[in-house]
Amino acid sequence: MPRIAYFGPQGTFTEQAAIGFVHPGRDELVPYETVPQALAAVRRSEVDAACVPVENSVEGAVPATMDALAEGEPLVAVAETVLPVRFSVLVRPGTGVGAVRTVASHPHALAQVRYWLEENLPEASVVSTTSTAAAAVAVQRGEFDAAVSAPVAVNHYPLSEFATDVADVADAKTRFLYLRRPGTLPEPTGSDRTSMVVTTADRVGALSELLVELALRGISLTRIESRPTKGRLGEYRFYIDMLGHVAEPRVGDALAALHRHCRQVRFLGSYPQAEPTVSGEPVAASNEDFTAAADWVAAVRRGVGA
Ligand SMILES: O=C(O)C(=O)Cc1ccccc1
Repeated sequence: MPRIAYFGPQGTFTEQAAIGFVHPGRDELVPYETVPQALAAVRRSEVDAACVPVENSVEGAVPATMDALAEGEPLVAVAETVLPVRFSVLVRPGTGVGAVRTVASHPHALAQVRYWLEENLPEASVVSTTSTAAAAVAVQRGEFDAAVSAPVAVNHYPLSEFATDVADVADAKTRFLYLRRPGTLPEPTGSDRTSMVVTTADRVGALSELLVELALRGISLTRIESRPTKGRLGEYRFYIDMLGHVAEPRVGDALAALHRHCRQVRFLGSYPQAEPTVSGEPVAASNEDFTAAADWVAAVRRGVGA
């Protein structure tokens, strides 16, 4: 029976995402307390795949996922999914507003309900937990008074809904990856994404070389993000998502060029896009565009523009 790790415990958003990847009745879902633990379980073949969050439309990247994918034995994404994210605030039954002195959750969840907390629980202190569901477990144990959780968490833990449909940003979304040990790649579908992590050479223009290689081949970037290598101060890795599949000539050609230019390139997978990417804006290159841009720079130099 295939075993699928997810960032748990039961009742996380990631479990919801993982359910979408598994075959009911065939696959077994196995919770792990942290993202690195879920990925380590795939690396040591304790499970066949793992589902982890990778980025959020409000809070950005999930650093634990980025670091764990850049280091250790390589893993590759074979699928992604995007889920809308709204929260329930869960308490022990009978807890009134005045009794909520501590609110716990995953840092990404707390960041997405900051204004709601200021409005509704201004006196409560905020505490980070490993996941939204870990916060629910801690509330059940009496360690904190309220948990900012995924709506499904109320089905797993004996808690009450203090508030539902909580979100500072109404249509926030989180993207999750489904990762395996390297093996057969998913077939190209015509609407794919390729992910990689790249350490550029230490020379002037290294990042622009990388971007030019993609632009010259008409490849659209959907994400570029940097994280320190944890080595020298100022040394960064770039996490790059682009449209296309490594089986396509222009994408394969671009990856080969990056392999030549960059100090290190790690392929993180080519997989079908969960949602089609809205196509970009035209290049602003009319004479009016140049004049308006020059006027703006002149205003900045005079100290009256920004
Ligand atoms: O803690 C969870 O439930 C997760 O799956 C991570 C997360 C946290 C906040 C928004 C989306 C995913």
